[in-house]
Amino acid sequence: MLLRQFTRAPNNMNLIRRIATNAILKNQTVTTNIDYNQLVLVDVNDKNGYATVTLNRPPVNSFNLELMMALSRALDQVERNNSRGMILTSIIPNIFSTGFDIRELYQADERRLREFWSVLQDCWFKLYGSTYPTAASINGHNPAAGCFFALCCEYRAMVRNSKLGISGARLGISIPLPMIYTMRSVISTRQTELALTTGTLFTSDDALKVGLIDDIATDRSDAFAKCEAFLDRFKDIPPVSRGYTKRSVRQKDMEEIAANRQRDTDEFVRAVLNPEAQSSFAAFLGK
Ligand SMILES: CCCCCC/C=C\CC(=O)SCCNC(=O)CCNC(=O)[C@H](O)C(C)(C)COP(=O)(O)OP(=O)(O)OC[C@H]1O[C@@H](n2cnc3c(N)ncnc32)[C@H](O)[C@@H]1OP(=O)(O)O
Repeated sequence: MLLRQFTRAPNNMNLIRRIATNAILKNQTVTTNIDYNQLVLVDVNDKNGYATVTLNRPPVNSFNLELMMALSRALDQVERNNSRGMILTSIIPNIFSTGFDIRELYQADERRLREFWSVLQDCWFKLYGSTYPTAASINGHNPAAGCFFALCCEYRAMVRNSKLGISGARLGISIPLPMIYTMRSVISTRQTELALTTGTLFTSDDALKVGLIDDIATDRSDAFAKCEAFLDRFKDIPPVSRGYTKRSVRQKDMEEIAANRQRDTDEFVRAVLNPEAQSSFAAFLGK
């Protein structure tokens, strides 16, 4: 299972590369844009080879099954394209993501819920386990699941006056293992436990202090520029050995989840259908 996540498509001269190559031949610089139902946009900067993956589900980029699937497909696209790096961001001014769409969780259909979590696991394997360098340009508030995806990246720049954290505890939600492992890969076990059991939403200053983010940006373009500067640090590093090392650092977490996917899904379904969590969802939705 794990191996399949890391296997590249045999013929990866896909559309983006063909367009980019044609443009290089014509001595042009282009940014190609492939959209998947418009929910996630993938742009490739032909100059530096970095892909930008942009969440595009206004008003707040809440993750429903469709957005999760679009993200999964976008990550496939980045992998097939052999991108030199990837920046994850959002199209919405001042909001990176609100996290899960509560409407996806409230009185949820169990089959759809299982699929939702399975696609989230896929996204995690693809992003956390990616060999190319990754950065999150956090252009605004980022509570909950959006924070999780940003933490899967190797670097985070966040605009000032935003909040970030995994706040599930506030909704009576126990936090699943992929989220725990991911946060623990960024900050200490002690700080992870404290952050997750209190559902802390960190200000940009506090997030920087604890190490959840790497830089504070003045605005979205500054955050993006900081991400590009981070990716530039690998310009002269041979990508194969770099990717192998990154994967080795993260391998244990991924093996653990790969071996327990079913149990992880069962736990998620149990957590969502728990009456305490359902009451929080109902209250959130004003039911
Ligand atoms: C069950 C097991 C799971 C374990 C994993 C635990 C970890 C993560 C789970 C989650 O991701 S749960 C989601 C938790 N998210 C939040 O609690 C964030 C709540 N939202 C906000 O704080 C704010 O909306 C915002 C993101 C700071 C944006 O604020 P702003 O003032 O700009 O916009 P709003 O007016 O609040 O929202 C606009 C519009 O969107 C609706 N909405 C916001 N968030 C959600 C959501 N998560 N799901 C569904 N809908 C959402 C909000 O109600 C507004 O709707 P209208 O009133 O305009 O109809």
